Amino acid sequence: MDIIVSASLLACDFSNLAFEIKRAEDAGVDWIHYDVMDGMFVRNISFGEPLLKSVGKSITVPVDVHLMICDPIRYIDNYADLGADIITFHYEAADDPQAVIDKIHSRGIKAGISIKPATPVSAIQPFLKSVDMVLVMTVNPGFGGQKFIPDTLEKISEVRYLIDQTERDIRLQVDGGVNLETAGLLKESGADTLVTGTYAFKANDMPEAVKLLREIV
Ligand SMILES: O=C(CO)[C@@H](O)[C@H](O)COP(=O)(O)O
Repeated sequence: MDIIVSASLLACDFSNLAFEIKRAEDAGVDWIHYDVMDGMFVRNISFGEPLLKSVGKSITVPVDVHLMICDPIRYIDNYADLGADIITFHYEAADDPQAVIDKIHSRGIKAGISIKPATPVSAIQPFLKSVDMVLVMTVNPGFGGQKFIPDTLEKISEVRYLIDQTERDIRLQVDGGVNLETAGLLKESGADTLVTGTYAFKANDMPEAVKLLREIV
């Protein structure tokens, strides 16, 4: 599978969002990663629907929505209406993960399921028959700019193995602390979709940073 680089807006300059989106797209990212945090599932509150409604118009690449919120099923229609191309929710936040996947698919959108670093891979195994992406968090969700947790590499390899067993087209996304030091290891462990926030947006030369990230994987 081709490598996808998804730029997390959490690390960009919020005072000039449309410009930041264009900057990321011009730098060659494949997707824009939109991190929704509710202050409940994670401690932080980021942004939600009104912001996507206004900046969504500026996004020309696929929109990769990452819901770090409780009871995600309540918000699927809203993000579908706002043009999300893929919606990822947390296994830990859903009473009935299969119902969330089905709801996302009912809107003609790709569905991702995510696990925190402490959640065993076995938890998501039953959903591999229907999801389009698995997101293994490589930091504890809630904040950008954290240090990558090396123990998650084993988890990524486990997910890779299970995905390969299904023979389905499922992307393996990783998110948190992705940079030139970690990207090679992540790819070796089986990741094919890299979310990058701090590394890309805070780089002096974003196109060069994205290029180097691709080269290393
Ligand atoms: O979902 C999250 C954090 O919860 C991420 O998307 C981070 O925002 C990635 O940021 P960096 O670690 O690349 O700064």
